[in-house]
Amino acid sequence: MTMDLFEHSPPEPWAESLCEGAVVLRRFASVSGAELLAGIERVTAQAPFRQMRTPGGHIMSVAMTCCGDWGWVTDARGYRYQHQDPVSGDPWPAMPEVFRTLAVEAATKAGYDDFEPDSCLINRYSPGARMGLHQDKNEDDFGQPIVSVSLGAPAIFQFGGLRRGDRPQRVPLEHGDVVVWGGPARLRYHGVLTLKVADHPLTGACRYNLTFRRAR
Ligand SMILES: O=C(O)CCC(=O)C(=O)O
Ligand SMILES: [Fe+2]
Repeated sequence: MTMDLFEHSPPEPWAESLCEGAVVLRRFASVSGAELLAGIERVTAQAPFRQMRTPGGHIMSVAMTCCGDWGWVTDARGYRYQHQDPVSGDPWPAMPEVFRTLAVEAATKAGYDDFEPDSCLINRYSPGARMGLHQDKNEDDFGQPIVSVSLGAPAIFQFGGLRRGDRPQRVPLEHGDVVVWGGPARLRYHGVLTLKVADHPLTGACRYNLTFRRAR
């Protein structure tokens, strides 16, 4: 009986420090994974995934959409946050309550007590998609952390330093893992290596990532 219980209950989350200010909360979102994926379905019914263009003219391999008061967009004019989805002209869908709760709880667990996200970028990686090393720096207040939730297929997250040239750590991320970085780590470079083919019971070959920010 006891063994059976262990095999079927989700693992207790555990924390792994990446550096001062940054931590991986392993499996922190496992329990709410299915609900978060249902939230993604609701958001994308209103604001479908799209592949955006960088100011340099490249089409991003990651498909994106947003919810909350502010959505992150990129096009020929540059990177920015805006109230409206440029595809529909409508405001971005509201942030599902399950998203907000999870993000605030993760931030608190990581030592950031006053996180109030007003933006959630939703990334969808298909096999072959990747995200190059970058800083999240379009936000007004770097005193607020970033909370980044992984769902579905596994990926290798790169967590670098404050300079582009600093060699990044390779951090394997699985369904339910949450990375939080803020304080002295807030402007660290990070990215995601090319997604391998996988077959996750909830998402098939795809990986979803929810990145919560305080934009304004
Ligand atoms: O997919 C990830 O884990 C990271 C996403 C990210 O860095 C971003 O959206 O800015
Ligand atoms: Fe980022």
